[in-house]
Amino acid sequence: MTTPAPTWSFLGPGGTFCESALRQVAPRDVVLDPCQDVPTALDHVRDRSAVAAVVPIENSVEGGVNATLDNLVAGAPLVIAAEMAVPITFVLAGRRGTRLEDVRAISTHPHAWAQCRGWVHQHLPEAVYIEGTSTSAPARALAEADDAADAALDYQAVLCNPLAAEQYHLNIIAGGVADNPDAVTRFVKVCRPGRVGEPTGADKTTLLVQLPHNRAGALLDMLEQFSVRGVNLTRIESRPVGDSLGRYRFSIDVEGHIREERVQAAFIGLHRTCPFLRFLGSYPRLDSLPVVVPAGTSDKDFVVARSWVADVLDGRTL
Ligand SMILES: O=C(O)C(=O)Cc1ccccc1
Repeated sequence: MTTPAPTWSFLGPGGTFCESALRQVAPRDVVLDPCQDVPTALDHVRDRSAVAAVVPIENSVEGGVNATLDNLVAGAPLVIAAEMAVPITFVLAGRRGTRLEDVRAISTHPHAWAQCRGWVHQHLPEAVYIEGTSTSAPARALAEADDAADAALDYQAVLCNPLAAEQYHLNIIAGGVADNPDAVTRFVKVCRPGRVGEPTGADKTTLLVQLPHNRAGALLDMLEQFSVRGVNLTRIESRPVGDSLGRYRFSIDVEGHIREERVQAAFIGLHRTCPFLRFLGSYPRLDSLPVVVPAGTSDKDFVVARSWVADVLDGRTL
């Protein structure tokens, strides 16, 4: 009996940067499940119609992707199983015959707009922005608009992945569009939680934590849970809890794996002292750089220290 090909959801339609990220890690026979937004892609993993979702989480220009960070707090827990980086450059594309000077409005994903604003300001200072659900959704709509419907579309060009322009047979009006040519977006593969795998020595762990309300030093106390155990943070972002002003959760990436003692000790400390804690996965970091473990915080140091305590308890040590 052959096992059915796995279904992976992602921010669609075809031709998004999300799809480029998915292609880096998905099996060749993957069944694609393009979704209209990030919450839907994640819900398809929760309701088991997909085994994994690939969604953007962090952008080198715009920072965290709120649609992803906020969804991972709500609903049934999911965990990150892998991270991928996609270098992002855009093309300005339109229907055949559209020239730069014809463009009065441009549609794309808000993160794409944020990365091209400067270019548009310089080359099309009068052009207005129409928000799109992804970079390829407006590209597909533009391609599908027939001449009669064309008038109904309120934009003449899109900023999209060169792959989307090709897929939807759009003409490239300008290539290599980006305010920062080195911009990179980090995408993650998200799955339902299962038994946590083994560390590779070059891992990252993502978590969400909420601080005790209205307590002086609460942020410092939370950060100390990491610093005293030699756990390095690579990202920390605050997101409003939503129920009242002034309440925040922190979305954090740290170096290391939850199977490592010093990371576990930090989690135990957070669990003891914070009202909300969610583990969002330990996974190999994309640069494969081995984590530097400060002296006194290796697994061996913890084991030796624990056996010393056991000796004390048994009366073997003075
Ligand atoms: O819309 C896309 O193509 C996405 O994958 C989301 C996105 C948009 C802009 C920059 C990076 C990712």
